[in-house]
Amino acid sequence: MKRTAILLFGLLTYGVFFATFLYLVAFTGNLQATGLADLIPVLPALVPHSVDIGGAPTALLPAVLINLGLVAVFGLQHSVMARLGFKTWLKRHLPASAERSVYVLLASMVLMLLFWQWRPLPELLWSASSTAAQAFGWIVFAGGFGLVLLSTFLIDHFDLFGLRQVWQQFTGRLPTPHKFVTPLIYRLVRHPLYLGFLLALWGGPTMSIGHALFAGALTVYILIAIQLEERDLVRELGERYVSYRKQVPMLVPGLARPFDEARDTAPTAAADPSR
Ligand SMILES: C[S@@+](CC[C@H](N)C(=O)[O-])C[C@H]1O[C@@H](n2cnc3c(N)ncnc32)[C@H](O)[C@@H]1O
Repeated sequence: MKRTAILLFGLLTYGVFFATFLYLVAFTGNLQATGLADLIPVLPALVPHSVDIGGAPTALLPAVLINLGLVAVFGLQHSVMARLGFKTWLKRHLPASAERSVYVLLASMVLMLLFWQWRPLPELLWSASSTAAQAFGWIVFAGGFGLVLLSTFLIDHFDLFGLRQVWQQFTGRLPTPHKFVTPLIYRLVRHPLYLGFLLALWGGPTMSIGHALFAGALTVYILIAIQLEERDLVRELGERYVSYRKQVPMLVPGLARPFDEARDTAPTAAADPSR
């Protein structure tokens, strides 16, 4: 009974995450106001609030403070709950197999709060005028979100969103640790998933004051999150991660020779035993 409940919780959480991710795409791109709404007529009803549309009209200063507060809550939830010490503490109070799902559920709820309470500041800072420039903006936006999704599959989509853990407990298998891997784009940059978010946040054909605030605050959060994540990875993987960090750029692919783990590091256990 308990095993089934944990599995159902993990599946439900994954569904909530996926819906929230799709909403984030629509929210960031104001998709309900684009030609996509002709293809999907329910889109405006499904996405009542986006970064520039639908939130409560608010004066500039309170709007900025509320919006920054919402991003700060998101950043705090992500950063505190992702730390090794917090995860270990949580596993003492909850079934260990549900720990990642709890993280994913809370992260989705914090994002929903942001979608709901976001105050649009729709005055435009820039807008692509030519069709080619608009298309370029959309390609960066869509490519960014595509890169986010691809990166989750490259490092282990089902582990990142808790499904692997709840499935293993349901089938009575011993939990296997999350593996550190460096496939494809992880040989060009260390943080392709975050790079994807940056492209999606700053892409698109227009940029309003509110959108720039959203993108700017999340950019700051991502840069902080990278520092915290790398500190944990160095602690967990030691020389293996230090060597990787020396040779692979953080976010901007460089001209350095591609990373070859077999050549560049001594073989070490590739595990995060806490996950
Ligand atoms: C939201 S993901 C972001 C991953 C990476 N920072 C990126 O931008 O592609 C965060 C989780 O991925 C893990 N992680 C980071 N790099 C990894 C890698 N190369 N292989 C496996 N897991 C990784 C971190 O330990 C953390 O639990």
